[in-house]
Amino acid sequence: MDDMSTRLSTLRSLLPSLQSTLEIFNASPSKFHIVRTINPSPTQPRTLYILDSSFNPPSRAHLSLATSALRHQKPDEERPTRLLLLFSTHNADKAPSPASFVQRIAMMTVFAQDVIQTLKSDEDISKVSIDIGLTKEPYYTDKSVAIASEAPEVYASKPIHVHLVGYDTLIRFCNPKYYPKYTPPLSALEPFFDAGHKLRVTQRPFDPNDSSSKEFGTLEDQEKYLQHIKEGGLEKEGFEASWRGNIDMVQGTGMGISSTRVRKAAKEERWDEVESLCTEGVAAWIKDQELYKEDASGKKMMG
Ligand SMILES: Nc1ncnc2c1ncn2[C@@H]1O[C@H](COP(=O)(O)OP(=O)(O)OP(=O)(O)O)[C@@H](O)[C@H]1O
Ligand SMILES: NC(=O)c1ccc[n+]([C@@H]2O[C@H](COP(=O)(O)O)[C@@H](O)[C@H]2O)c1
Repeated sequence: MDDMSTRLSTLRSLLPSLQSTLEIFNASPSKFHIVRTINPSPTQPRTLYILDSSFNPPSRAHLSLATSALRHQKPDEERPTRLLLLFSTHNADKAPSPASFVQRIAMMTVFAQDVIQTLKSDEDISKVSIDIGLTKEPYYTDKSVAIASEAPEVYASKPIHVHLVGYDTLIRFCNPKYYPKYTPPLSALEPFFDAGHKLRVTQRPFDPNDSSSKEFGTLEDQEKYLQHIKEGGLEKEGFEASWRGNIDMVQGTGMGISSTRVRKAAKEERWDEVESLCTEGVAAWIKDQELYKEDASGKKMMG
């Protein structure tokens, strides 16, 4: 059996245990749980990079969010570092589609292996541990609280959290509509920023061939929006000047890459395109499991 066949069959055999882990987590009061770790190491991190893994499926753009943070960390983000792929069973905007949850965790597992494979040429960084975690919290602020306050403690070193997000997610993070219980609404972000946690925002380039990318505006618009926030544009809503340094914006490489495009290509069995948009293992897993055969929206993805 070749290496990819072995990876796929190992993952297939893991599905029942992933399913029962999910069920136990859902039935428990716990808000954060690590399912498994790729490249495990007992070293406690000082910086924890967190990639929200609601992705359906993970793409090469998500790969770039993770590898760019690990390779080009900001000077205030100290080593050792660790990566957490975090799947939330509750989304801020979308109704849950439970049948697909186990497949989402499976894709995180195969994606984590692909991340390590991609980092192989950087001897130090490729040893990074990648945790695959679950949370019930839809909001970034609450995800960080859940990670820091889970008992028994998961990261005893109390690392700084750096959430790796795309530009569209920065807008939603700063949208007062998500924080109606707070006055002013963005005071909800205070515990997050006061703990020193950060956002690393990757720009989403506009691709004329991909109409879904239009909504993000030009790269200049994206820089201007961040500048606007940093210059007090959301002060009335409660965004404080002292949080300015906790948001970094970096250039993206994922021109025209989106999970929507992957699902559509998979449904239409355009496997070359799936392979160009996804990492090797993820593309093979989508094909192996016929994940988007029924419905490119991902809603009826097989469990
Ligand atoms: N091409 C990209 N460039 C920069 N960031 C991206 C890109 N694709 C996804 N992201 C970011 O990755 C995170 C999770 O992505 P998400 O699952 O929403 O991906 P998506 O491709 O936009 O999904 P969908 O097409 O299903 O709406 C978000 O913060 C998103 O902004
Ligand atoms: N204000 C917030 O913290 C906020 C707002 C919108 C979405 N989210 C989260 O962002 C992640 C990605 O969301 P989408 O899958 O809708 O792109 C999800 O975990 C979602 O719950 C967080």
